[in-house]
Amino acid sequence: MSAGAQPAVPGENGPPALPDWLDPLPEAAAQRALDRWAIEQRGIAGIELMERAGRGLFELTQRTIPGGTIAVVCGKGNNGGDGLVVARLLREAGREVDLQLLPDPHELHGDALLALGRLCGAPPRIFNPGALVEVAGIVDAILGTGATGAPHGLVCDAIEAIALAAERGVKVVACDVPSGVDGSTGEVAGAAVRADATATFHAAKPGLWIAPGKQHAGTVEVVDIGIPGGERPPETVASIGLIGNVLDALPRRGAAATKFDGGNVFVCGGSTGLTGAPSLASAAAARAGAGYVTVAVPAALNLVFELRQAEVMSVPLPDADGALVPDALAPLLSRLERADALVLGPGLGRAPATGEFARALAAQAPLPLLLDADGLNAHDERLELLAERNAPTVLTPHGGELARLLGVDSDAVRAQRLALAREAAKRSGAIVVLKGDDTLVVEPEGRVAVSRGDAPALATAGTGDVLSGTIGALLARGVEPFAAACAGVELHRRAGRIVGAEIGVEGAIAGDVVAALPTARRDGAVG
Ligand SMILES: NC(=O)C1=CN([C@@H]2O[C@H](COP(=O)(O)OP(=O)(O)OC[C@H]3O[C@@H](n4cnc5c(N)ncnc54)[C@H](O)[C@@H]3O)[C@@H](O)[C@H]2O)[C@@H](O)CC1
Ligand SMILES: [K+]
Repeated sequence: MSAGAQPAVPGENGPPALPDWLDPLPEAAAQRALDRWAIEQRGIAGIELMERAGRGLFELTQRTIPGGTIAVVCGKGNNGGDGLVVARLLREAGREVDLQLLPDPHELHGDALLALGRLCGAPPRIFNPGALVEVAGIVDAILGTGATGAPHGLVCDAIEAIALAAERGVKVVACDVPSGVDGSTGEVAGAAVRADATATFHAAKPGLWIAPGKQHAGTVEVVDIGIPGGERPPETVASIGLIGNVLDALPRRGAAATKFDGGNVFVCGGSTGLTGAPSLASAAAARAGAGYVTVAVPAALNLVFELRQAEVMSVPLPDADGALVPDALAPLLSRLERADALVLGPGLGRAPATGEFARALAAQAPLPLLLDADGLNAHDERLELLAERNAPTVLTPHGGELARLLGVDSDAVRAQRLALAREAAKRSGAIVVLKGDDTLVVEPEGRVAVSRGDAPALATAGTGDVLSGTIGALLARGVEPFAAACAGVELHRRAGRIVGAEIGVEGAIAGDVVAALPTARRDGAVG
């Protein structure tokens, strides 16, 4: 994270300030306000910021494209200004530069115009797409955080030409964000550059960590452009952050701890053919540190659970054909009086009566609730029901489940992950954990956490159940729900990375991830 990314003053009307275990990812408006504040209140000249940005971009370009001609393609805003700085620095370092400017030079203004004036060597030429396939590499300085909507006109043509060159093996380094990627959301509305590496200024932008933008960014390097820390005005405060050392913020078991301190988790689910899901969730809850774990399951299947896990208790409940029914509600609610958190949904099944049971339980359970799998499906297009709950709620959908909850196409979720997770959080009043390599944890009040991902061992059946149990255990431990969701995501990710490193990514199974949770918890640090 950049040196400048210290905590700032919380927004008075906006979401609460980010905790220190989230590294701020400023949205475009916050970054603009921060630049303006540094210039106007801290007396740092805009061209100075641009020079430092250009210097960082230059260093990354030298490393990514070590030889051959480099085309630098510049737009008309300050992103193009950074490109003009890098063109000069590359020439000063003896590199061959084909500088292409999309606007007419007289359209440049402000710092970009100053950067043009400092240029050395041949003046920029107009856009020449044919040349882009002949160079060793390209610096994309067309659009940055000032972009709005799908690229149009010559800008779109240039982005398409860069994309074509990249397909043919030309290396691409993006300035701040790959052009065509919305830096604030990761959305890609039209043509977009696919970079090998991105130099981003002051702090990474959310769109470099959120899909599909994440797939366009390549290696992300944060360049410190010298924006000072300390107290800053509310409009500069980021509401999105990258999950950092959240595990350090979790309570640890003291020497005198008893099982009653660890929290009591109930996992409700299971149906004929689907007993593995609640088993994995309950095992994960125990491995994530819960003091007590109980599964509440169809009576017909109870013996499976009695035999399977020595550490987990079971409560047999009324069922029909091996699936829970509304008659299970009253006995379960009475047992929940001693529970600290409920995980509802793993393996529950989709029988209509089971859905009815799940909705009634979610509505009436007076304790922190994590809803997953068929517990979510029971709320398809009925998210508003959850807003009536008076205890914290966490939802853990994957993209398809979120699409069904909202009644939209799953392509829409793929294209607008942040916007639709926010929509679901707003409608349900719940914390929404939208799973993926870029898992998003979205709070109805507006804070968003993004996972670093990169744990491909998790891409196998049952790991979602493991996440549910993990977050359930942290909720039961009394961890504040947004922190519990973020810490659960991070613990799960780290366990997945441990499994990938120790057993191998290919062929790792959900049970391996469960087994790695204590080590992930013990070792803590981000990696
Ligand atoms: N002083 C500052 O504010 C600093 C800004 N920096 C750079 O400046 C960038 C932001 O600069 P700007 O705010 O000037 O904006 P940009 O340079 O990102 O782009 C804005 C220009 O692109 C055009 N445009 C926007 N959306 C378009 C679309 N969909 N299709 C075609 N054209 C479109 C606009 O008309 C505008 O002229 C950052 O990303 C960063 O690279 C850095 O130099 C650091 C300091
Ligand atoms: K760019």
